[in-house]
Parts: sequence; C-alpha cells; structure tokens
Amino acid sequence: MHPIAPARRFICTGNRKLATAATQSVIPSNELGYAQQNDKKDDFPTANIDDRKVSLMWEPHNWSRFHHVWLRDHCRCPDCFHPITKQRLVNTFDIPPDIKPINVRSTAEGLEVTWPATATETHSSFYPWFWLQENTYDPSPRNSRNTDERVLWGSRIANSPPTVTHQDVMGSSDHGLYKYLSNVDKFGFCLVTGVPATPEATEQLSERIGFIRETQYGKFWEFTADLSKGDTAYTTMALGAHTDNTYFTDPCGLQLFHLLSHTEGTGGATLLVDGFYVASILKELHPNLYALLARVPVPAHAAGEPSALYRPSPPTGYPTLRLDAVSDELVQVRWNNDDRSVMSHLDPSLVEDWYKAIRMWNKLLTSQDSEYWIQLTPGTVLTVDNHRVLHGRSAFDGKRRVCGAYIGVDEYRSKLAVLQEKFSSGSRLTSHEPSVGRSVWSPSL
Ligand SMILES: C[N+](C)(C)CCCC[C@H](N)C(=O)O
Ligand SMILES: O=C(O)CCC(=O)C(=O)O
Repeated sequence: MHPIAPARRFICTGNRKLATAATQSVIPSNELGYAQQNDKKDDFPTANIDDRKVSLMWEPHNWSRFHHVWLRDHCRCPDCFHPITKQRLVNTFDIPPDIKPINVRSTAEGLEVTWPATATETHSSFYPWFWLQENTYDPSPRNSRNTDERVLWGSRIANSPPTVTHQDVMGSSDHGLYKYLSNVDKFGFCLVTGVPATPEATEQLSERIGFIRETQYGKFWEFTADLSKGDTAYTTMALGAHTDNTYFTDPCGLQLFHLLSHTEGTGGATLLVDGFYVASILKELHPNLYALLARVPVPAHAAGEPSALYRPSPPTGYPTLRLDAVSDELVQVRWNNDDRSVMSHLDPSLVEDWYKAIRMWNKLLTSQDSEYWIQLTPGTVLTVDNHRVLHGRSAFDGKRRVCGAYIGVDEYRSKLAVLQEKFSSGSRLTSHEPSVGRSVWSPSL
C-alpha cells in the first residue's frame, strides 16, 4: 500500500507557473502555526480553515465546505493519484483523522493546500476551482449533478424519432457515433437508417458501439418464429412492452434490432414505450403506487432452454423501478411480466396493493399516449436503451427474420463518456498536468 505522500515537500505544480495572484498575505492565526488566508487582493474565492474543514466563499452567501481529511484523500498530485491509471496512490488509512492544513492559498486556477507530512516536511495539494465546485457536497447541490438533458416522450415521438445515418455512424470521425449515442442517452432509443440489410453490417454497427454481450441466445443473434430458442420471441406471438434480461442480475444496456425480411405475411410491428415517461406520470398521479414499484423486488427467470436456468442474484430480483440511492432519481426500469417468476416473497399485506400498482403501471404503459408503434423495414436498425425504454411487437404471420445484439450497460456508458469527453466537455487539463490524455480532474473520477 502506498504510504501517505513521501516526506519530501512536493509541490504538485508541475511546470505550472505559480499564479501571480499569490498576493495574499498569510498570517499564522493560532498557536499551532496554522495559517489562514486573510487580506485578499483579488477576486478569487476566500478560503478559511477551521478545526475540521476548509470553507470557500465563492461569493457572498455562497459557501462550500470541505473536510480536511476529504481534501487530503482527494489530492491528485502524481504521488497521490496515478497520472496515467487515474488510481489512488495515497494511503487513505495513513491520513491522520484530525489532519489539518498548515495553510491554504487561493490562486487563479484553484486552491493550494499545504499539509503537514512529517515533523519537518510538508505536502502540497492543488484543487482546481471548477473541480471543487463540481464536487461540492456541503451544502449538497440543489439540483442533481446529473446534467443529462433527457427528453421524455410519448406517442408523439412518432413525428420525429431520433435518427442518424449509417454513413455518419460508421464514418472515420467519431462525431457521428457521438450523435448516435447522445440520441440514445437523450431519448432512450435511436434509429440508424441506410444500414445494409445484412447480419454482417448490423454486427459491424453493433461493434462500433462496443463489444457485443454474449448470452444464451448467442453473441450476434438472428431469430425467426421457429422456437429454436426457448423464448416467445422465437414465435409469431405478440409481445407486450418489456425490457429484456430481467432474469439477469445485470440486464444488458443496449439492444439492437434489424428487421432483415418479412415475407408472405403481415404484422410484426415494433412497440416502444418510454418507461421514464410512464414512471413520471405514475409518480405524479399515484405516488404511493410508484413507491411500491420502487420497493418490491420482482423475481424473473429464463428457463426455456434445457441447458440454462437464469435467475438474478438475489433470486427475489430487483424492483420494477430502480431509484438512485442518493438523488432518488429513477435510473432503471425493469419490467417483463411474461418472464416474472412466482411472487413468493411478498409481504401478505402488500399483495393486493402490489397488484394494484402493476395494474396501474400496465394501464399507463399501454395507453395510446404512451405507445409508439413503428413498422421497421430492412435497412433501419433500432437501438434501445434497455434500462429505460420498453419494447414489444404485434403478432405476425409469414416469414420474419430479425437480427441484432446486446451491448453491456457499462460498455455503452463508457463509450458515451469517452465521446462526451472528446466532443462536449471543454478541455479539463489544468496547467498542472501534461496537456495530453485524460485529465485527473475529469468528472466523477
Ligand atoms: C433478443 N433475442 C431474440 C435474442 C432474445 C429475446 C429474449 C427475450 C426474453 N424474454 C427477455 O425478455 O429477455
Ligand atoms: O421480434 C421483435 O420485434 C422483438 C422481439 C423482442 O421483444 C425481444 O427479442 O426481446
């Protein structure tokens, strides 16, 4: 385990020219020789030290407070945080619980803090202002840090479904791919037009996002109504709005569908429902039913293949609506009433209310206002965020071939994050670090 930063004085300024703004005089303010900034000759945030925290005044009546131990633990100098792997090197557990800065200094780019390291040596840390503001926890941010510009939709999305072209997505620049995945992030789905109606082109498109997630249905799958796999997707039956993989502990993130052909028959239209839109209505109209769906775990299974019996861990499953433990925001919808297992864990007092809740959920899911029906055609690939948008299909006859793939949620979110770094967030590199590669100040590291 890496010891707490070596005893030598380490100023993590790299080749940064110390900000000329070091105009503040620092006056030792108490017998421990701990100093705090006093007269400020600039408009940088005021920094003050008390026994446990550094307080920053961004402007009058707008303060943030950071515990000393928190700041020391979050030092991003190359000795405390690996500049390439972005992993913590400082030994958190060697940081004295009562650690306190020797002094703090506001500079043009951020806050400099000097820590006691040994009896004679110190360690200096630097925190950019934008990073401190982004990661303020006291007071907790008023609005959720999640800056997603998510657009909830109902049936009227049919007027302008999010669409990109195959040429754009597969182009040499990643910008087309960024537009594609930004649409999925914003709307929960996106159509890709102009895709050659072949499994090969569809697989290539899938892998443009990230590696395909292999399951009991195969890696890249093609299916038709032949029950070649033990699932009703391999029949001509209608399938109600559902998310896939409720029987997995970790349902896939994206699902791509490409209707390759449909001959000698009709039907097989695709249904999409924005689960976040429907949940917002349920929460508004029936908050108690919403709360129940966010509380009651639903078991599920995939037991149609003799060689497989999938159930999530724990077997009681996960709630239909998963809420962020901190922000309470809805982060995932998990719903497939066909794949649901026996509800043997329900508290008897909840049984009737739970059925009332799922009846209301189903009523909203299947309302005309929620349902978006689209008849897919060869050449158009549908990509669905399986954590948000439910999909289904109408019954059909004739010969219908569909191909597609699953992409893991982490592969999808990672690719999106890399593209957002590249195209949407301005450079976060401070003059403390090499001007190439990912900044140690990238969001949420
Ligand atoms: C997509 N593909 C046809 C390969 C499999 C479909 C699996 C459907 C399953 N009932 C679920 O909800 O996950
Ligand atoms: O056949 C379709 O269009 C969709 C099948 C389906 O819902 C699924 O594979 O999960």
